[in-house]
Amino acid sequence: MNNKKIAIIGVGNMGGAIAIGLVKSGFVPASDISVSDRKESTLAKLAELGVSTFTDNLEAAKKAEVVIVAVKPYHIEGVLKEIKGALSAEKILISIVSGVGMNELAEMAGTDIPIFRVMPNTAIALRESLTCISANGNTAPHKDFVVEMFNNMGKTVEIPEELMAAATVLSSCGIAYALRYIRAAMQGGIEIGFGAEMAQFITAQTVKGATELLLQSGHHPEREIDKVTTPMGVTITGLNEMEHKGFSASLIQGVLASYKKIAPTK
Ligand SMILES: NC(=O)C1=CN([C@@H]2O[C@H](COP(=O)(O)OP(=O)(O)OC[C@H]3O[C@@H](n4cnc5c(N)ncnc54)[C@H](O)[C@@H]3O)[C@@H](O)[C@H]2O)C=CC1
Ligand SMILES: O=C(O)[C@@H]1CCC=N1
Repeated sequence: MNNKKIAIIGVGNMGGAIAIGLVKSGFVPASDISVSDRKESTLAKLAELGVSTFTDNLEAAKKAEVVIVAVKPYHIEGVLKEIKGALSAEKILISIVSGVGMNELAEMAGTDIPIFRVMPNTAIALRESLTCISANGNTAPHKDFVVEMFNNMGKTVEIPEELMAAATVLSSCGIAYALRYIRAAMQGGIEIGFGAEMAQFITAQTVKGATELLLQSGHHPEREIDKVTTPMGVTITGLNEMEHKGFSASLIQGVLASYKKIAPTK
């Protein structure tokens, strides 16, 4: 176990998922985690994990050597102003806020503060996140710690900050895109005879199997698809119909539309 104390400021969907993932991982004891939020009802749910809860962000940040900010982009400026007094060159600031760059964060928090931008997805609650990490110039002594912390909650990839917007789309939004595929396949499954619950189980486990085929082999998806598509068979008929209706094109365009929304304008 590590001996650094961790604070999470803003524990909604993402901050809450990190708190749950951290506690499950045992990376730090729950008693070394402080969480703050302006909503008491949100804090009450997380208190059941054994973490300390605060409505005062500064108090929570003061308790920790590692401060994770997980508020909406339009709240980050106010929150950093509040907790600035608890930050220092010896502490670590981690922002999971999408679309707020390292320079802006340094301007708000202080240029001497070690800052990491980290982009997880909601599967972090189950310790199955894909988390992208980038760091500013002050972070060298802390990098191993931060990478290890997020490796305890899934897999990590270190990326240059320029790729953070793309990482947000592919990993963080990606969870929602994948779930939408599952929902659509389920709806088809119901039309051909399954109840919703069975259709969901069959589809979700099938997607899990598909991802494992790629993760364990490193194969390109088409190599695994070739093993399924019997000549003149059922699969290729369905796949070609999906493509006629724009399946791949709509996914690519969706990824690009999300990216356009978040990418810094050049
Ligand atoms: N939801 C997701 O899948 C992902 C979200 N993110 C980023 O994480 C951040 C948070 O997103 P969500 O968790 O989805 O939003 P959310 O709205 O679920 O959570 C934000 C939390 O911050 C609290 N809050 C607002 N103002 C506050 C303040 N002044 N002090 C303390 N707490 C305050 C809210 O009560 C809420 O519980 C955003 O910047 C988002 O871009 C990043 C990756 C994935
Ligand atoms: O949809 C959003 O803007 C945020 C960023 C990534 C996931 N949720």
